[in-house]
Amino acid sequence: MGNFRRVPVGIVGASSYGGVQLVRLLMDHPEIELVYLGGESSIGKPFTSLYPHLAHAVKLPIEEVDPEVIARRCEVVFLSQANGLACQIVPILLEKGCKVLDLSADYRFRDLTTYTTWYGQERSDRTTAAAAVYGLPELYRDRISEAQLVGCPGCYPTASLLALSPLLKQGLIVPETAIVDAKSGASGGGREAKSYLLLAEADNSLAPYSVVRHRSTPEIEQICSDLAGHEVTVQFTPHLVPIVRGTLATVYATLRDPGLVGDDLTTIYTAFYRNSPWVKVCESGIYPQTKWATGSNLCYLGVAVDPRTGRVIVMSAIDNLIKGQAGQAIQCLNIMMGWDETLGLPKLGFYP
Ligand SMILES: NC(=O)C1=CN([C@@H]2O[C@H](COP(=O)(O)OP(=O)(O)OC[C@H]3O[C@@H](n4cnc5c(N)ncnc54)[C@H](OP(=O)(O)O)[C@@H]3O)[C@@H](O)[C@H]2O)C=CC1
Ligand SMILES: CC(=O)N[C@@H](CCC(=O)OP(=O)(O)O)C(=O)O
Repeated sequence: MGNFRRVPVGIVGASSYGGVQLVRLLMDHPEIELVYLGGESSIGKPFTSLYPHLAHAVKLPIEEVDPEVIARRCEVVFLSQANGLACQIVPILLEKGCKVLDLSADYRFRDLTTYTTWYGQERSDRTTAAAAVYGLPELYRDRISEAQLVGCPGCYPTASLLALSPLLKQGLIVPETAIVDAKSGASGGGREAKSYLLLAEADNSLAPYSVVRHRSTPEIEQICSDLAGHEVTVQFTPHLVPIVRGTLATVYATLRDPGLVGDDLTTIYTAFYRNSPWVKVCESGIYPQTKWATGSNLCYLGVAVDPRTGRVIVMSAIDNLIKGQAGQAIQCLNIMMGWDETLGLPKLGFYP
């Protein structure tokens, strides 16, 4: 008992929605101690000057981001910053022996040409990117367990890929027919000021955006191509809905075997996710809503088949800030450290 030591953990980008979500969840994690919070625009201020509701629980200030100093104090570092920043410090953190979980898009792509095409930034850290593991535990649990660097998925790819994986991995659909129609709450856009997220813009409306050019598209396609065994294109359209948290992806695809019915698919999904504690497959005829998942690390999946069209329809609901971001990163850390995958993560949503 006297030898028990918590693992020292730091968060870069602590001011972000991802950062505060990590703080909130890690405060209750039995194996870790939060020792460092880093940022850019609030250096020297108490973290709780940004989030006063946590003043009774978090005493750390926001500190400068110096990877040498962070590595001396932390064994594990979460990065939750705008895209294009992680790659400036990750090579140093890795060289100093830290385990790193990046919530941005910097380490999600094996092929940095794709990253540069969609994110517009040239990169020189090809070797580091090639060593990163994509942080979707339901598909890559074994690789994550041995990784030093995990590139955590975005919220749309998380919801979409959990819906599509059983179909692609078992060759049940024509991959090129996959369509993802997705909706997200405003917190998906982060805490930084953006005019499309103003109440007057987003309230009372349901708005498609980034049509045929959303950055989640190549991320979804990369993993779908892996699962299908050849290059796959996916039609992806996101929508902003006037809620704060939650992502719902509704996926459509043509079945290879038109004789399959909803019950068959539900059985297949239940078997596929039988060892995945954070994925809950609904009974046949039950379809998930975002509020079931909000506040938890769960992904709820509902599956149907339309015999008239021969299409399968899969509905996938997550909390974008938890299973779609901070919670999934902690799930990955649990796996990297050999801890129970569910440690420190919320098992039930806020509803009702
Ligand atoms: N929101 C979501 O649902 C999801 C977000 N993600 C990804 O996670 C990451 C964080 O997202 P989110 O929580 O929404 O972010 P926020 O918009 O809430 O916060 C952005 C963060 O980036 C930092 N930052 C911005 N510009 C700079 C800069 N020039 N130099 C240093 N730091 C900078 C800010 O630091 P400071 O305030 O100290 O200046 C802040 O901590 C992003 O990469 C996002 O794509 C992934 C999945 C879901
Ligand atoms: C409403 C809104 O703006 N949503 C964000 C969701 C992004 C996200 O969750 O993460 P990544 O960008 O890291 O993939 C968007 O569409 O960009």
